[in-house]
This record gives sequence, C-alpha cells and structure tokens, in this order.
Amino acid sequence: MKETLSIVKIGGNIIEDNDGLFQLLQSFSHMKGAKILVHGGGKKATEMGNKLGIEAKMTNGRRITDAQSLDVAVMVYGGLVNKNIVAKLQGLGTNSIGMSGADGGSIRAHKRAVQEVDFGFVGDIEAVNAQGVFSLLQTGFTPVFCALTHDGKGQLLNTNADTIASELAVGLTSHFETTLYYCFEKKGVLRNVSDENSVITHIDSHSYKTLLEEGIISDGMLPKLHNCFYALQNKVKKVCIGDSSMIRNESTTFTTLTL
Ligand SMILES: Nc1ncnc2c1ncn2[C@@H]1O[C@H](COP(=O)(O)OP(=O)(O)O)[C@@H](O)[C@H]1O
Ligand SMILES: CC(=O)N[C@@H](CCC(=O)OP(=O)(O)O)C(=O)O
Repeated sequence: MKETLSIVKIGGNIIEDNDGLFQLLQSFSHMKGAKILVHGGGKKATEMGNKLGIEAKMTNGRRITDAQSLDVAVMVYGGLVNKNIVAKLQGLGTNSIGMSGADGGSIRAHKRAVQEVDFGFVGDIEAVNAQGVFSLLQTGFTPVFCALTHDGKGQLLNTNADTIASELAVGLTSHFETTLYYCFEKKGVLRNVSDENSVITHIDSHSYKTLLEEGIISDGMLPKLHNCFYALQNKVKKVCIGDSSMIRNESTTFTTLTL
C-alpha cells in the first residue's frame, strides 16, 4: 500500500491574518505523515504593487503579469511570504524547506500563449519533478511551495497557487495516496458568499456545472474548483475545501468534492 501525502494550500486572506496564519501553521505542524504546504499571497502582492505604483489586473481570478508585476510576485511570493512561513514552521519544529518551481527543477511551465487575453509572464505547468520532491520528503523535509514556476530556459513565471497545489498532488500520485486540502478564510464553498453558514458540503461534477451556470462560483473560486476536479480526474484520492479547522479535524463543516 502507498504511503499517504497531505498537500495543504493556503490562500491570500489567511496569509494576511498573522494569528490565523500561525494557528494554521501549528495545525499543519501536527499533521502526521508526508506533507507539503503551498501558499499564495495574491493580496500581499497587490498591496506591495500598489505601494510601488504597480496596479494589479485580474481576469477570472488570475493575475495579468507584466515584467514589473512579475518582479513584485517574485519578491512577495518567493521572498517575504515563503521565508516567513518557513521560519515559522522551523520554530514549530517542522523541518520545512522553501521552494519555487525553479528550485530543484521541481515545476516547469511555459508562458501562456496569448489568446483573448495576454496574461504576460503567467506559466502553465508542463511537468512536476515528482522524483525530486519525493526525495525531499523521504529525507524528512517538508517542502513549502510558493506560486512561482520556471520555463527551463531561465525565465521565472507566475502560476496560480491553487494550480501548483493540484499539479503537485497529481504528480505525486505515482508515489503516494494523496489528499489535497484547499484552506481559505471561509468554511467551504458557499451558496451565498455573504452567508458564512451556507456551506455546500458536497459538490460533484454535475452540481459543479450547475453552480457555474448559476454564477455561485466566481472570482478566486473559479481556479480553485477547476483545480479540484482536475486533481480528482487524475487519481488524487480526496479533495476538500474549508477553513483551517478542517486540517485540525475539528470541523465537519467543509466542502468535499467527488467526480
Ligand atoms: N461560492 C463561493 N464560496 C466561497 N467564496 C467565494 C465563492 N464565490 C466567490 N468566492 C470568493 O472567492 C474568494 C476565495 O478566492 P481566493 O481569494 O482566490 O482564494 P484564496 O484565499 O485561496 O487565495 C473568497 O474570499 C470569496 O470572496
Ligand atoms: C497567475 C496568478 O494568478 N497567480 C497568482 C499567484 C498567487 C496566488 O495564487 O495567491 P492566492 O492563492 O492568495 O490567490 C497571483 O499572482 O495572484
């Protein structure tokens, strides 16, 4: 039987909340077995960009990344956010190691072709170096991935952190039985975004389609759900969306996805 692997993705709003982030990292530290943390930081990048006079442009939950925005993304995701999380996890006794997709050639991508929208330096993932990441896990490291990939020719690219998490989960199914947790500030996918208690506890491919048609899934929720189903279609064992109580096994109210 394969060993289990938990991949936890945390989003921008958790990262902005110091206490919430620390609580989440504590819970993550207590998780048993092989694990990987993937973080975003979109909000922080927008905030830093604003301070530098670089305005954020988003389309369908994805950032249009010109050369200046890419610099901000590299500084914020690969530097500020990643290194703070790694240091906090070290403080909690988890031997974490900060990773971008360029480190160890772990995630190669290509610059997205221009279609209706020119996303600039946004990377679509081509390959995950599962063997390399597996070796880190076997050595006892806990990788902490930021939202950056590389094209193998020297260019860093900005890739949505939800996508990084699902591609890692899929890539590592060759070595592990993988569970993917999307942690954000809400209890799960909500039927009504302004009602915290309207959690949809189960979504399958059929209800997903209906939720999209009804416009219940929008903004940042679009790439998240897309990535959940991509993972399930590619042998990831379990996918859940919820707040940090989900990974503490304290809450039964979160969203579970099935095909
Ligand atoms: N049906 C929905 N349920 C929950 N959140 C939703 C929904 N539709 C849109 N959203 C929005 O999506 C946001 C989460 O997307 P995003 O900020 O990209 O996630 P993350 O925090 O993981 O980066 C929520 O804060 C919420 O405002
Ligand atoms: C291409 C693209 O959209 N990249 C994302 C990467 C960061 C991210 O995913 O952050 P959250 O998880 O906090 O949203 C961005 O720059 O916003």
